[in-house]
Order: sequence, then C-alpha cells, then structure tokens
Amino acid sequence: MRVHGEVSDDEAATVVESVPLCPPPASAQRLVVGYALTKKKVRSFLQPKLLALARKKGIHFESIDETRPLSEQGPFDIILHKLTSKEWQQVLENYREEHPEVTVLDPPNAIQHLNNRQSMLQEVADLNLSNGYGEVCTPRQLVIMKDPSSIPDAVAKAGLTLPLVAKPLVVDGTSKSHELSLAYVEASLPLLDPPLVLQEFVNHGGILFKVYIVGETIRVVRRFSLPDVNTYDLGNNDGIFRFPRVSCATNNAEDADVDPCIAELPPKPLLEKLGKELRRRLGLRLFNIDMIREHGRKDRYYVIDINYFPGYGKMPGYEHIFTDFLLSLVQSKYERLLSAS
Ligand SMILES: Nc1ncnc2c1ncn2[C@@H]1O[C@H](COP(=O)(O)OP(=O)(O)OP(=O)(O)O)[C@@H](O)[C@H]1O
Ligand SMILES: O=P(O)(O)O[C@H]1[C@H](O)[C@@H](O)[C@H](OP(=O)(O)O)[C@@H](OP(=O)(O)O)[C@H]1O
Ligand SMILES: [Mg+2]
Ligand SMILES: [Mg+2]
Repeated sequence: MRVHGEVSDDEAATVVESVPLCPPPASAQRLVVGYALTKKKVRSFLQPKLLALARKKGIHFESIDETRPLSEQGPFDIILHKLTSKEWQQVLENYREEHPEVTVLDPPNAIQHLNNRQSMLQEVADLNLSNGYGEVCTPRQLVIMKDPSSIPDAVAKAGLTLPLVAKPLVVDGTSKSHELSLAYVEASLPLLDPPLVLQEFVNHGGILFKVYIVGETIRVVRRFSLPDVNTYDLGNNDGIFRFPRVSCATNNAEDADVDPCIAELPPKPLLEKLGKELRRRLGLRLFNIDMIREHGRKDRYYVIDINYFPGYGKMPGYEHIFTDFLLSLVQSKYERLLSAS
C-alpha cells in the first residue's frame, strides 16, 4: 500500500528535512571518527555500505580501546559512543574537558535522561506541543520502585486506566530492559516486577511511527505495533501478557495493507517542530522517537519511547545521511573558528 504524498524512490521512508552541505574545508579532508560501541552495535551500524561511502568522503572510523587512556588514542575529530557504564561516562566527561576541540556524540550527561523511562518523556510532556497540525502528548504513567503488592492501590490513587504497559524503569542496553508486558486487570498488578513504569495503553490501530533524528535530519518509518485492546479482550483476559519486541525492524509495515487513516504519516511540520525542540531540550543529536496516533483521533499523537543511538543501520539511506551529518559537524566547527579569528 502506498499512502498519498509519499516519496517513491525510497519506499521505506520519507525524508522530512535535510541539511544542504558545502564541501568540507581542506584541513578536514580526513575526518577521524573514534567509536566505542558494543559488538552488536558495531555489526548493525558499521555496515560495509557505510564504511565504503565514508572512505570515499574522507571519513575514517577508528575503534576505541576502552582499556587504554583516550588521550593516547586518535587524535579524533569526533567520538561516537553508546556504552552505559559509569566508568566510561566519567572517562568521556574528563576527555571532553581536556579536549574541547573533539565533538563527543553525544554528551554522556544528556544521554542519561534517556536511560530512565520516567525522565525520557519529561521534555515531551513539558513541551506541551500543540499546533494546527496536531498535539503531541505522553501517556499517563506512574513509577513503581518496589513492593509489587502496593501497585493496585498506587494505580487507583493515580487514577490510571487499565490496561497498562509495564516497562522496566531503567534502559541499559540489556535485553531485560526491553522485556515489557501488558497488564489487563487489577488482580494481575502484584505479579509485576519493580522498578518499573506503568503506562496507560493507547489504542493506535497497530501501527507505530519510528522517527529517526540525525542532527537536523529527520526520517520516519512505519512499524507494526501491538493491536488495539477492546472491551472483549479486557473481559476475557485475567493475566499479564508478556510481549516480544513488537516494533523491531522485522516488523516493517511500509508495504502492508493498512487502513490509510491509520498508516498516514504524522504531518511533516509537526515532526519538524518536535524534532527541533527535543534536540535542543535534550541536548542530543542522535536519537529516535517512537510515536503513535490515538485511534480515531486524527491529530493526537503520543510519544511512548525515545532511544539514544537507535538502530540506524535499519534506516533507509542511513549511510548518506550519517556521512553528510559527520561532515556537517566539521564544516560548522570550521566556520565557527573562521568567525572567531
Ligand atoms: N503506551 C503505549 N500504548 C500502546 N502501545 C505501547 C505503549 N507503550 C509501548 N507500546 C508498544 O510496545 C512497544 C515497545 O514499547 P517501547 O517502545 O516503550 O519499548 P522499548 O523496549 O524501549 O522499545 P525499543 O526497541 O524501541 O527501544 C512499542 O513499540 C509499542 O508497540
Ligand atoms: O531498530 P530499532 O527499532 O530502531 O530499535 C533499536 C533500539 O531502539 C535500540 O535501543 C537498539 O540499540 P541497543 O541494542 O544499542 O540499545 C537497536 O539495536 P541495533 O542497533 O543493534 O539494531 C535497535 O534494536
Ligand atoms: Mg520503542
Ligand atoms: Mg526504547
């Protein structure tokens, strides 16, 4: 199925915004990008097509050895990283102070906001985005730190409506932090395992929008998600449904035969505004936003998840977008230096 207004040259995504590039300055012809990523991330991100294009553009990726001092490695123009240990974050913070000339993508203290499912959505809630194109909200949610037996009371007191999505509070790159479940009835709540976030389930027609941000560029793709819950499901389910990673890349919904009202992408100006504001408020340049549209409400969107340095390898055309982005960073640094001299 193709939804009106979509681009046809790249079926799986729509480019919303991209940065025009000038050629990099002569001094930046060879750009060294150090990376500290898990083996899994190296496999998914540093694909041959990215490395080949990068080489053509004078970008060289160099693996960082975390067991050796950073200052003895490189020199780097840019550091890319997604490692969650406290030690590594401290190493990077110290390095940023000693080497302000190196761009660290992104600052560890800014990334931290996304490692907790409570703080990750706070900026979206504070933003209160509502304009002629729609409104962007967050689902009502509650944090439970301990004592599962207290959950039914806490839920009643907060006035949350079942079903609830239970999500581990901390996101630390482990598969456990992605083990989610759906609690249908009050009696099932004490079976949950804190610390967690309990989030109201929002019916959205089973389609989710993954909005990828790379600097000023935004791309959005459709994925399959959980189906709507109706009163029949609620009446006939007395437990907890532990569900797998429903919206992963294998659940690509680009060509599926879905009701156009459900599949229609969020309006470009709304995504532009949201991306720009979150970039600024979170102080991040590499992240994605998981968005759903409330079923039956054309213009009400919910942000349910934000991920740092997501699976860009699955974003169509990522090799072009990413290499252009890396070059643009050097370009703007060069321009800043010129204007300061
Ligand atoms: N409040 C909600 N209402 C409806 N569906 C939801 C809600 N929260 C999560 N989901 C569904 O559960 C899936 C997983 O939730 P979420 O994205 O928060 O988990 P995650 O483990 O952080 O995922 P990711 O792999 O994107 O990091 C979503 O993609 C969506 O399909
Ligand atoms: O492919 P999408 O739907 O964007 O989901 C991503 C998750 O959001 C990321 O958190 C995963 O990265 P980490 O495994 O490094 O957390 C990321 O892992 P990957 O880079 O190994 O593919 C993806 O699973
Ligand atoms: Mg998600
Ligand atoms: Mg996530």
